Amino acid sequence: MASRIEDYALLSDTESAALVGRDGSIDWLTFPRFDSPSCFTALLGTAANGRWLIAPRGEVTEVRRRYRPGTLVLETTSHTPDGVVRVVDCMPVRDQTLQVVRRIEGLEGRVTVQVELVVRPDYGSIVPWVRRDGDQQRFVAGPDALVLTSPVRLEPDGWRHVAEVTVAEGETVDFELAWHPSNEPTPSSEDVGESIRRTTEWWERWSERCTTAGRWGEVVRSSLTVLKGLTYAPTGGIVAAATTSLPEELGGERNWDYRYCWLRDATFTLLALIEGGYTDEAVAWRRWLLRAVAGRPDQVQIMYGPAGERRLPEMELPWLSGYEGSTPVRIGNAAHGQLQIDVFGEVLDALHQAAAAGVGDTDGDAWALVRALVDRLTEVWREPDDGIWEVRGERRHFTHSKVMAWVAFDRAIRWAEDFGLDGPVDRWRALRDEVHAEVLERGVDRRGVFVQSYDGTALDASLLLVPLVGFLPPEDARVTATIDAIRDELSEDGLVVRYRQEHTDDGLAGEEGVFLLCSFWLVQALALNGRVEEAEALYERLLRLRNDVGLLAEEWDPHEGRMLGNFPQAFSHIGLVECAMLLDKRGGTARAAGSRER
Ligand SMILES: OC[C@H]1O[C@H](O[C@H]2O[C@H](CO)[C@@H](O)[C@H](O)[C@H]2O)[C@H](O)[C@@H](O)[C@@H]1O
Repeated sequence: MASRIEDYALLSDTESAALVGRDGSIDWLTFPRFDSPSCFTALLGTAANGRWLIAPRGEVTEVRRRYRPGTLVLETTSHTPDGVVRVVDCMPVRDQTLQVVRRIEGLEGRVTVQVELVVRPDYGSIVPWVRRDGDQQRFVAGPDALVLTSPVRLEPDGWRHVAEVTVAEGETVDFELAWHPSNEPTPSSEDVGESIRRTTEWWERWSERCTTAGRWGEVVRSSLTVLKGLTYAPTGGIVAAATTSLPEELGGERNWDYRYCWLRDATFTLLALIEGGYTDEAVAWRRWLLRAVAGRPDQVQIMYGPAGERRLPEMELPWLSGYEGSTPVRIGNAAHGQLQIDVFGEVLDALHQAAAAGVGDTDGDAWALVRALVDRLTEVWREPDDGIWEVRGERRHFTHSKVMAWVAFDRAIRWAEDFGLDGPVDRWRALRDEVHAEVLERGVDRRGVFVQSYDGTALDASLLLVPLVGFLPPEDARVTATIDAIRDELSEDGLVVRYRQEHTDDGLAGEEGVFLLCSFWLVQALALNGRVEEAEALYERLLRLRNDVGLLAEEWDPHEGRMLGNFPQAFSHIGLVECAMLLDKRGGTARAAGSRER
């Protein structure tokens, strides 16, 4: 059985990713990209679907983990009655070879360590051919070839390859697992110690560029490292999470593939990176965006593949039993064909903030994109849509979508004004006023609370964004009433759910946990609303939900006290970063609402 979600740590080479459990098992690995078919998939099935275990044999009395500071180089230290060993794991940031490297270091006594390797390409479905050649073992299946290089000889044992090795204090034992296209020659292996050293230095140099200080400087830096780990370096695209189908409800069907670039998630990530001083990543993402959405405005999608691919067909993998029995396991994501009007506002807001921060040109392609998006929005903003939560029920006039349509018109107007560009600004102003008036008339109920969809009564946590995007001043009575209603009626144990399933037809069975980003939005809304102490208390509580290496999944199960959903998820780490920056700036003083508040 897979570990609990919070027991995993992320490895990334900024092109693909792996999850390592506290038990020393890599249960998820995709090569050559985040969205490639995985070659270790025990996470979503059993050990027979592929994994790589390195752990002490027998009793382990204590396990401690940490990333080397500022890096995604993981150290897992296991204490046993016979002594202490440390396993250092990382994915070297690529120059030539795609690899996972693992080094066992003997720290005390003599510890016998077991190694179990099950390579199962194509999402745990294919048993590869295995060939031995000296200190290398080669696993080949279809397009994939993996080569294990190690002084330790693994022997076949049924469906797996196994070995035991005894490591004494001061000794090291190395393993390198490299991937290459099976039609190409095997790449030469590298010195594992050198790979770990170079990878550590690469991440340290990256982290040193962070300009964030403040009370929560360390946790912000750690979350920015995770966001960098979810960035697809060759194109600048940013994936929403490293995994597919980690369930929003244990045993349920709410299992989705997040290894793609949502414009929404990626724009939030971009803003967090800019705030952290990472303008290179912002420039790369902006270029990715311009390429991805290039073409006819009515063909703009809400999400793309890491290189800007448009076809992301959703399918189920019936041979996988799912994380703790949560089926179906899905790859691809049907949300790519949805209409989500909020995306226009998120993209235009992010582009405007990036431009204001000096990231990229303000005219040329960027201005052409702004105009094209506003033209398209002008055509569609009056239509019902699928909304920020990508519901699979009937389309509706989601209030949040209309608020974000207002944001889109507003930022386009500001763009023209701030950068002295010509455009149909008067028409955009009229549309901005029209949508504002309509939202206040149909998106607010008799209590003065913003509601999920026009003329309805259901609450929705996305409406915490009303003051954050500057739609109304943070001290407006309707904002205060909405914050209170969400805090009191849309929360479990003080943490916020997106909406109540019983009031929202999302087209799916079952329920889900609390959505961590929404709880971070509550922190921000409270702080803007002048309730800084309450905001800080909630923020500190959310920080305590991070796992031992600082990672957050999409959701939290307040009843079971465990993480739910894909992992680690950019949304949650973005929320963590944005809150720290806002709380640091606030310290109790209100700033006039304007561009996205932070
Ligand atoms: O709840 C149903 C939907 O769940 C996923 O969407 C969520 O994740 C996205 C990526 O982080 C995020 O952009 C969106 O706001 C979330 O609701 C899933 O990807 C959808 O296919 C599904 O309908």
